[in-house]
Amino acid sequence: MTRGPVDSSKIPRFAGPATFARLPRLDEVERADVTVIGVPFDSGVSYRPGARFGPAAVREASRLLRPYHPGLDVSPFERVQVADGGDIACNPFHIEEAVETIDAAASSIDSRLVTIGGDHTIALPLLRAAARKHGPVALLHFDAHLDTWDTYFGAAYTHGTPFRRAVEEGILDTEALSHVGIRGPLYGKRDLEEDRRLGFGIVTSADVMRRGIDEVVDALRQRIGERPLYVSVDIDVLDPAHAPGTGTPEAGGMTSRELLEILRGLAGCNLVGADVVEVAPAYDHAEITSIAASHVAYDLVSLLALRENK
Ligand SMILES: N=C(N)NCCCC(=O)O
Ligand SMILES: [Zn+2]
Ligand SMILES: [Zn+2]
Repeated sequence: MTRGPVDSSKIPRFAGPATFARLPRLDEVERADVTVIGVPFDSGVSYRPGARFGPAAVREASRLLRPYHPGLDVSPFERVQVADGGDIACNPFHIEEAVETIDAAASSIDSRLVTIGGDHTIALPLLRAAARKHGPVALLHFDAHLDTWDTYFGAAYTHGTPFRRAVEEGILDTEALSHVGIRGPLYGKRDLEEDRRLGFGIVTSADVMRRGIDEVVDALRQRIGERPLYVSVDIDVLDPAHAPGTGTPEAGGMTSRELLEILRGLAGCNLVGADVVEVAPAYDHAEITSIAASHVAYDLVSLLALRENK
């Protein structure tokens, strides 16, 4: 028996504290198969700050989620125990220390993790923790940005650099690295050359439109195979029309429908962990961005639940 969310037909969904999807807290269950955890950290941003308030906004927006996922034909919270692990409290004045704290906290939780950010810096320690458990992981990275730049103002750990650091640290399986949704101006052509040299393949935002969901999913799945897979979703992969509440918005992005359909196409992959990052509620309107992020997190939880042998 799992302990599921608060029943919204008995207690109004707008009442009570906002855990993710109104699920029990991790300390209210004996153990969890999947833990949703927040990382309110945004000291690695290059433009608009505010993603430190992302976890709280996504939890608020998740009150309307319901327990059955028709697209994947799964009731994730019945199939496995899902719980909300609260927030990882990390030092906002010291990025390196925060990275260590996130790594240690993620490593200490004995379940699969779906992490709500926070800026994209946090993907590095989360990947370290995933690789410690599973070995070098395949990476599927949804983002407008490459995030394989080297340094900003001499700083190595920022939201524009996590995936270069991860390749350097040997925690990624360089045979299976993909960016999806890339678009917008770069510093130079070299950005793309260096990204390719690190091992990444790119499906641009325009490719998604031109090639269509099914062809993109087929290509991604071929690259991933049965490898342990980590999925990192920067909410700015969505067009600013679908996700205005983010720190470095770029025109010409994917729709939330396209993103959710590609995620559903991953059913059966060996997903070991995932994050949704870069939700900055101060720039949001009518919870557009945090609602999209809560649905993305729900799909990631559902994919993890499907994969558990139950
Ligand atoms: N990871 C995000 N969202 N953005 C990276 C942008 C880095 C830059 O300002 O060049
Ligand atoms: Zn981005
Ligand atoms: Zn990013």
